[in-house]
Amino acid sequence: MKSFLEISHIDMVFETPKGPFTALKSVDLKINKGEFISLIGHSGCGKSTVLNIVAGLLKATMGGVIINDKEVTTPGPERAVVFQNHSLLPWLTAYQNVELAVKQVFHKTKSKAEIRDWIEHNLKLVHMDHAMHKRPDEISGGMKQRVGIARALSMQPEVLLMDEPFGALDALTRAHMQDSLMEIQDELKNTVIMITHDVDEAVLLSDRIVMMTNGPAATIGEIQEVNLARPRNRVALSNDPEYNEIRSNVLTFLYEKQRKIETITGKQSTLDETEIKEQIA
Ligand SMILES: Nc1ncnc2c1ncn2[C@@H]1O[C@H](COP(=O)(O)OP(=O)(O)OP(=O)(O)O)[C@@H](O)[C@H]1O
Repeated sequence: MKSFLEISHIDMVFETPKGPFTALKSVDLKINKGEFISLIGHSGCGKSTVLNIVAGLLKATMGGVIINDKEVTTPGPERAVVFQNHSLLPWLTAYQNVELAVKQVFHKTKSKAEIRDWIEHNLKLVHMDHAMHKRPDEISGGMKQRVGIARALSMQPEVLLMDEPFGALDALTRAHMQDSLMEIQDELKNTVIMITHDVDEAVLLSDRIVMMTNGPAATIGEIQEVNLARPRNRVALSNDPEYNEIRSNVLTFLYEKQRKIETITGKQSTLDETEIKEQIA
């Protein structure tokens, strides 16, 4: 069967003052429509580079990306990107930030009333309808990130690309956002590629976890299927043997097979080897 999104034989070589640097080598991945894929790997392995190539923000040195039989050559509204730090315009309200995106995509096909309803619908999806007339400096980090997601979803993208979307949030807000994202995904069935450094987040949200080897010349090391039933509940899953086995497989890949004693937050590890082994066990 033909896949919806195909990352095909991608190599990425950056020209640097010290000479060419091969960041990615032979990255191949086929993604089905509606699939939720997490990309995980140690800091600097090339996750953002892969995402930026799919977004059309970077051009691969070799190979390419095909979505719905069309090669990606430039960015486009059918591939919305959500970054770690919200990129809202500070002088516009939440509503107006979403409006900009909606008008860009739907100015020819939706009436003024339809545009208003659509903006409100998307802000409601992320539970931000109560604060839609506030500006970014009047709302919390989690709320800003919600608006960023609403803005991305409002473009009705075929593919949602997320680069550590919850990385800057505290643990509780992050858990709320993950639950919201699962609800939204259940309703909209978007195809999602999300970069994360958080193994639990990857297992909770994904259909497949794509694990990358360390660079240079990083590639896909292993792919872990996550066939846990949906809707998923984080509390129930913590005692689920299948959940724990998947989690352990990913940790083993990161800390034993791709050995590099750093936390997956990119900082020097605060765990010693015994603690890492305990996490894996
Ligand atoms: N424009 C560039 N020029 C030169 N080297 C680059 C460029 N962009 C990325 N790199 C290098 O390519 C490698 C992959 O970078 P990338 O940002 O994709 O990694 P990452 O896995 O997303 O990292 P992190 O998890 O820390 O965000 C790194 O070694 C990085 O230094």
